[in-house]
Amino acid sequence: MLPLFDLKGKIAVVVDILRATSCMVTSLATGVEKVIPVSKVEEALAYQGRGPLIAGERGGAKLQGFDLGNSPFEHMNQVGKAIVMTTTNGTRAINDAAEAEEVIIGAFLNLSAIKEYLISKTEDVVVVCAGWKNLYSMEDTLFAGALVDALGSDWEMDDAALAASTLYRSVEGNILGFMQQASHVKRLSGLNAEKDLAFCFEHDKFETIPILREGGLYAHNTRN
Ligand SMILES: O=C(O)[C@H](CS(=O)(=O)O)OP(=O)(O)O
Repeated sequence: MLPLFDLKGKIAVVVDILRATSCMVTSLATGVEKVIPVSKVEEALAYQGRGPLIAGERGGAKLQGFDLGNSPFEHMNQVGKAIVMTTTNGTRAINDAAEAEEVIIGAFLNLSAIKEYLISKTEDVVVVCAGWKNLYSMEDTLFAGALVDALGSDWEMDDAALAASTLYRSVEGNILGFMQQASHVKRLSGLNAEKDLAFCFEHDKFETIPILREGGLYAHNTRN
């Protein structure tokens, strides 16, 4: 759907809760200097041996020869490093959104920081849910609903925003329990990702907002 939608002049909040954007928020909040999101494995491999760490997954598993996979714990405290990252859905969604006035990266981990940032702006906002292989994903929709809820009733919502907010409100007391039925959680089972799941649904652990500038994501801290 995104290719039909005009993002020019808008702020795109790209979200891939499991797990790409949760990794990016974590890495930039804990000392990484920049994250370069690339869509293809070959693009990431082109950086091998040139300084940055290369990170990513296909089918949820770390790629052969890569330094890091797609667990936020691997991306934590890589102080001063640059990370080139490719994932099935998240990094592609970021690059697909590049024509927006501004691209920022959302996760439950920085939800309130994203809210504060958007309140300080005048542009229309599009939450770009990375989904899974162009299909709907529950966790990204829940983030969209949580953000819509946090922004409050002064904002004009489209049907998707209204539906996301209604879903979020119906499960907000038991998101992890609800997510046990979701396809991404089933896909990740067997990959030792239980710890990642719990972490990716923690709210407001960080105040860092990754912002896309000239092909790289850099940390913007809301209190700076
Ligand atoms: O590693 C992840 O959680 C997923 C893997 S898959 O798309 O479910 O195979 O990648 P992401 O691009 O972070 O959604």
